[in-house]
Amino acid sequence: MLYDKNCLAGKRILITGGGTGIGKGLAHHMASHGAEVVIWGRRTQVLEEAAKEINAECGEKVFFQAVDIRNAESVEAAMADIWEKHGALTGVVNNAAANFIAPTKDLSPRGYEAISSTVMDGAFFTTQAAGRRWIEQGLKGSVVSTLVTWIWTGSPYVVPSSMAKAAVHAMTMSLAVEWARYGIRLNAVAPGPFPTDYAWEMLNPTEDSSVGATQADQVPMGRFGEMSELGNLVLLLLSDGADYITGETICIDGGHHLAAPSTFAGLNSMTDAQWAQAKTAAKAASDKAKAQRSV
Ligand SMILES: CCCCCCC/C=C/C(=O)SCCNC(=O)CCNC(=O)[C@H](O)C(C)(C)COP(=O)(O)OP(=O)(O)OC[C@H]1O[C@@H](n2cnc3c(N)ncnc32)[C@H](O)[C@@H]1OP(=O)(O)O
Ligand SMILES: NC(=O)C1=CN([C@@H]2O[C@H](COP(=O)(O)OP(=O)(O)OC[C@H]3O[C@@H](n4cnc5c(N)ncnc54)[C@H](OP(=O)(O)O)[C@@H]3O)[C@@H](O)[C@H]2O)C=CC1
Repeated sequence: MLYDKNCLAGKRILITGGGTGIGKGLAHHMASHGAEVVIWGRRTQVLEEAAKEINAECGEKVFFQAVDIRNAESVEAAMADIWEKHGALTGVVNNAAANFIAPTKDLSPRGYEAISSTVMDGAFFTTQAAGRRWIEQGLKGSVVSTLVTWIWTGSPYVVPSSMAKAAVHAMTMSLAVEWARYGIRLNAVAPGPFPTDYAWEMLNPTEDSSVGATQADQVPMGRFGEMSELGNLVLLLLSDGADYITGETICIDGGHHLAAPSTFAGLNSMTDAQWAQAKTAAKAASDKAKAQRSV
């Protein structure tokens, strides 16, 4: 374990979408470092099983509520319930999301809405409901949103997700300034591929849909990210150790999004012998040109 196992003692953290995938991994990571964790999602059974599994290892640290974050009233009621039953949160992780690959020209308004409202409205309602309470009660707070590198690059075929994540990026920078004087920090992480069941069913459902976004061999580090690596980054941002960090989005992708086809990243696979060949060929061309120089 990189961090002290009690470094989050006294912290109470809400993780939306905490019943599956990355959210569940984060819930486990925070609970195993001493935090109390509340997880949200729409499926009671999934949440219950996740909480049970983590609690079996960490003690009674994880609680759950079935909440649809697209509904502002439900978010407000669930937040009030947390404050009443557990006490004030110290942190929020906006992690819940919806997504699927689709040609944009074929997306229906409801398809667009299902994705954009979950990502953008859900993060806003959750952040506002916690932030309002922190401000009223003079409490510090830390918000971390799970974005994606498409906030910088965009991505075809997942346009509503790219748009909505970019909006949450804007929220992060905007509220970092508006709420700094209350001691409320907003940061975000932008992971590369961390394969999870539901996301891969949505983003890589067939053999033909297996492209660079979901392939480990397209990551310069040659592998997917590990949950503990993402957990350590989110833990830092939620902890008092990051008290002067706000408005930042930190990429954690092994160099994936920088290795774009417009760069020479593909040369990573060239052998020394192939490099020697390339040098000989390029040098021959430049020597020929050199021989023709008159100045
Ligand atoms: C660079 C790194 C690589 C990896 C980056 C990964 C970045 C981000 C990843 C993610 O965010 S993955 C998250 C994946 N998890 C989820 O999506 C979980 C939640 N998902 C859901 O709830 C559903 O899957 C849902 C379909 C997204 C939404 O469900 P909801 O019940 O709200 O809506 P529906 O009524 O089912 O559908 C609404 C609307 O959408 C149309 N639709 C649904 N699926 C598709 C599809 N695959 N393709 C096209 N259209 C779809 C559906 O037909 C409805 O439209 P209408 O027919 O009524 O017009
Ligand atoms: N996996 C990856 O490689 C990457 C993921 N990300 C981001 O990480 C986050 C987690 O993704 P991942 O774990 O892979 O995917 P999952 O599908 O496992 O997680 C999404 C979670 O969101 C919950 N959710 C969806 N809609 C709602 C809603 N309306 N109200 C409440 N909860 C909801 C789902 O639960 P339920 O359906 O029960 O509501 C589910 O638990 C997402 O924000 C994703 O964009 C970013 C980059 C890469």
